Amino acid sequence: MLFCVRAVSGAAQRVLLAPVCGFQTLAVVARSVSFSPGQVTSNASFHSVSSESDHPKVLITGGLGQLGVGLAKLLRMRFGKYNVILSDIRKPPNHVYQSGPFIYSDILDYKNLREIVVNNRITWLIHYSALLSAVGEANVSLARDVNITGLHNVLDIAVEHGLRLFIPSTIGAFGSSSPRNPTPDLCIQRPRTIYGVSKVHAELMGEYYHHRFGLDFRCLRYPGIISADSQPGGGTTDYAVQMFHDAVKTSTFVCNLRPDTRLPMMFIEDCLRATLEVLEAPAEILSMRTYNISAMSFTPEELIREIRRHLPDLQVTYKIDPVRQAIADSWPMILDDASARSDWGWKHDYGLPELVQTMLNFTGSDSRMSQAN
Ligand SMILES: NC(=O)C1=CN([C@@H]2O[C@H](COP(=O)(O)OP(=O)(O)OC[C@H]3O[C@@H](n4cnc5c(N)ncnc54)[C@H](O)[C@@H]3O)[C@@H](O)[C@H]2O)C=CC1
Ligand SMILES: CC(=O)[C@H](N)C(=O)O
Repeated sequence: MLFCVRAVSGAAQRVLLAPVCGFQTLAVVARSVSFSPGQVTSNASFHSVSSESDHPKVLITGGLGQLGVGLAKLLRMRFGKYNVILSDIRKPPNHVYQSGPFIYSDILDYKNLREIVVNNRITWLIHYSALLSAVGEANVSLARDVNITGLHNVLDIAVEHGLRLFIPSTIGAFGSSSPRNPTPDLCIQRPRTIYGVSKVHAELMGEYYHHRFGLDFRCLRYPGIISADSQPGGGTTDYAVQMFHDAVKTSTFVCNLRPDTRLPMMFIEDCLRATLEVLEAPAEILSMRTYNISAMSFTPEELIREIRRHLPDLQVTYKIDPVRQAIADSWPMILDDASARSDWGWKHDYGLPELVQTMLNFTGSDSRMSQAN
């Protein structure tokens, strides 16, 4: 059984904590029991005595959303199952709980987050917790707390403990006064959503901490991400994911964006690989700390046309959501990612035809399985 020891405040109180559920959950508060530094060291080093010891120890915040579980899977293949800890404030489904270490972490609880970083000797922090564009507009004060106050906690802990910190930004960090076709890495950024404002803040704070305190901050501006086995968390680009599921299940789809709304999009596999690549890139080749990455751009009508090549019966109607439409109209149509391509060799694998084929294979086989059950 694995334990690590936390000194809470002075020697009087010690807490024995199993670091993550994947190792077995056990918390014992031992008041007035003292442990020698040797015990602390041996318990802590016990974690690292394994063939996985040379790898980074990774913590993913907000890991139960659309992207975190897939990223954990990729990083565990690379660094070993026990070197990657997923965390969130939600209860993990069985398959996630059983697939590797998971721990509760609310990024608004600074001390708890710090304790997790210390007890598990985290070296890389991947900060995925956020409220996305549409849910952010529906709850501005919560979005401000999670996306800005939570970010400050993460930045401070990363600096204190010398972590490599990855924070994704988004096409939503641009606004209607940014050039939209294409949108370069460096241009005017005046978004009008709390999501966009908080992501510009994250980009600037991360870069400032890099220059001021030497924080190893890395950031990619993701396009809208399309995934088959995880649901999006309340964004403007979610329509595209939903279209695949509805096309396969009911052959009908109600689209909440206008047919000609062009947005940058990316298949999840490309997004997660890009994340790993920029995390592993030697610092010397990074001429910037925040990069656009791009794969394809399409409109709802172009996506429908491509899906109809496989599912000709798909019927689509439009019920425009004015909030999402206004957001989409202010976002880039095409992201210019030339710097990512030249600095660290970014290259996408999936264009629109490959995306549609792959998504229909996944969602089609899922739906056939659930019908058979
Ligand atoms: N999915 C996409 O299309 C894109 C995502 N991104 C960024 O990638 C990151 C991950 O995105 P998704 O997985 O799609 O987001 P999501 O909305 O699916 O998941 C976010 C997670 O954060 C968690 N969370 C909320 N409050 C929290 C708190 N106080 N403490 C800890 N966790 C908390 C939620 O429980 C949720 O599981 C986000 O930062 C997002 O801005 C950027 C561009 C595109
Ligand atoms: C592009 C994003 O950041 C996200 N999917 C959203 O639509 O809010």
